[in-house]
Amino acid sequence: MTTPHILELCDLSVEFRQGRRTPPFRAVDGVSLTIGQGETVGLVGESGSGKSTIGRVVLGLSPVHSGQVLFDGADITRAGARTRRTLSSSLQVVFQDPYSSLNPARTIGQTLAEPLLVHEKLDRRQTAARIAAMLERVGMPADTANRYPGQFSGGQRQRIAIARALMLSPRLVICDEPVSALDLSIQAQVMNLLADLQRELSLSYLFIAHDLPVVRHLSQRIVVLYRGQIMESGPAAQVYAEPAHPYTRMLIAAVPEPDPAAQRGRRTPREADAPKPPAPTGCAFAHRCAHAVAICHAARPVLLPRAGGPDAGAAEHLTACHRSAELAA
Ligand SMILES: Nc1ncnc2c1ncn2[C@@H]1O[C@H](COP(=O)(O)OP(=O)(O)OP(=O)(O)O)[C@@H](O)[C@H]1O
Repeated sequence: MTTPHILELCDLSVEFRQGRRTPPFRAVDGVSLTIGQGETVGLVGESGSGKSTIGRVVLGLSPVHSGQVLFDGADITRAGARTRRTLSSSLQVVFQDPYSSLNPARTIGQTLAEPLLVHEKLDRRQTAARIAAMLERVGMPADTANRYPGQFSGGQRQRIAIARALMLSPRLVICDEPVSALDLSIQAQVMNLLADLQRELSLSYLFIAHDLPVVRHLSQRIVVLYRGQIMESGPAAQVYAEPAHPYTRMLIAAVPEPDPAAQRGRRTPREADAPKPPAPTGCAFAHRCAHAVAICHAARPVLLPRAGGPDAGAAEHLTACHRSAELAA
């Protein structure tokens, strides 16, 4: 069965135990999102907002408390090891740290051959040809296969990690902060590579990042997460140009400036500096929000089409803010 969505998360919640006497910690709280074929969805939020946990749930690395995960229409919420093995050819990941994600004791050729050995019956010549073609595709020289990870820079290792993720022609790649550990100039090259590969191979990406501008150009849609809840979601250009939620505005304002003096002036409080968590009944962001009024502390806002602004009522631009109409005015 084919569906328009390669991935669908329905009211997903993830909880972690904190000991016998303390109630479990809800890291992901009622998240619903979809990714279409060939689409990139950018998932942004500060450290601890639950982005990686969502990625880990999709990969089967974190257990689900409630809700559903559908991959190409099939329920994989509690898929067993066998289904996961089969899924691994269509669902892959690129992690943040290209230093720890490649085995230093294996040549790049051995690392890239691994998924082929598990999933495809190829002879040595065919395997070598597939590896050479993939290395070329990610912009690495042909002799890369005979060398070890330690012989490459961070950016080159991330290209190799991308090659490994693509060896089996996946349909969805979870990109978990794939450029955050790289220098700014290298970040742009790796982002361009990911964009080129997406076009060539009709890949879908769930692109996880702290900074909204990092995901803005690559993503068709952006989902903004705070304390495990979606604060805003919508077309990337609209969310960036007309952010509806005070938290999204704060994220955009917090983007580092190249000029250190200007940056000092712009820096917003970090989550760690924020007052204690809000009452569970209210908006998760109310305790940090300059616009919060009584209702924000009393009732959790529902994710709805934004009520004001140039794209008011647009079904695809949603925000969970009691004051969205007033703030847009
Ligand atoms: N295995 C675990 N056990 C307990 N708590 C966890 C576990 N994994 C994640 N958490 C907690 O869940 C919350 C969300 O973590 P997560 O790593 O998903 O956030 P994130 O938005 O990806 O942050 P970062 O950008 O720093 O990776 C954090 O408070 C984290 O401490």
